[in-house]
Amino acid sequence: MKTLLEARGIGKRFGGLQALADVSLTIREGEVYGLIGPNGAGKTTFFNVLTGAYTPDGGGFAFDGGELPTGKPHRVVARGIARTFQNIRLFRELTALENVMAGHHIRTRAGIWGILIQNRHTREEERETTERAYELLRYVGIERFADTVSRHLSYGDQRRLEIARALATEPRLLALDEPAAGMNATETGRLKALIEQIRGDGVTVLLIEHDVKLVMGLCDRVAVLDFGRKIAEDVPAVVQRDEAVIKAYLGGGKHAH
Ligand SMILES: Nc1ncnc2c1ncn2[C@@H]1O[C@H](COP(=O)(O)OP(=O)(O)OP(=O)(O)O)[C@@H](O)[C@H]1O
Repeated sequence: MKTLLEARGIGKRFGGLQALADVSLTIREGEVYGLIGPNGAGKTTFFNVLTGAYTPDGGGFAFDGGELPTGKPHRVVARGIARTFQNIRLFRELTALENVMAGHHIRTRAGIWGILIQNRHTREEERETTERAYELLRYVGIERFADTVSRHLSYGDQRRLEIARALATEPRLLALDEPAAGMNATETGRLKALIEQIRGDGVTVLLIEHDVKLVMGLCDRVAVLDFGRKIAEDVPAVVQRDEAVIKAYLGGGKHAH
């Protein structure tokens, strides 16, 4: 399988704390790749460095055969990497449809400013954006809430909406930061089906998740971080039996929850 993302020697330090130390990993096109580890292991920091929210102190990323810019979130999205956040970050006062449309605007020629200018071309584009947004809401199963203000959606539906908004940027790689957090078993089961559908449609998925059952049932391969270092990377069945991994989960990390 073709390599889609390669992280080479990623380092990130916050003052005296080495949040990531020389992390290298390879994600193949079309797989669901899990990133797990105890609390404080560096998973979200890895997402933040990958998606340009933070600049790494060392190392770099190759994506789809080219170097990925660091510290530039918009360029990373434009290259085909979209993410969701551990703490949901929707436009709370906008409707579900408007949230998805906001995600799509990076792919339209006019962009967000085109809406203000509104010539014939931008109106046509706007119509297509609206149609596409409905399609994505249908895709994640919340079309009936298109006109609902997003803060009124249930927790599980807000997470699905975040995924729809991320998909609106037409990513090659979708990075999900704890998408099942706070979900009940039914919602988690539906989320698993949705992620499988996304992979089936050709989008590679990078997943941070604490729900071990979900990770083991869904991921093709898993990397484990502990105190900022990668201590294992393999198929779930092997990682689960890895001694260093078991030790990290039993004794290491911050274990805040
Ligand atoms: N902006 C920041 N400034 C200072 N320290 C930070 C910052 N972001 C993260 N850290 C620290 O870096 C370490 C790694 O944090 P990170 O959030 O990446 O871990 P995580 O594996 O995602 O944990 P969790 O599972 O709890 O979300 C932690 O010790 C955290 O306190």
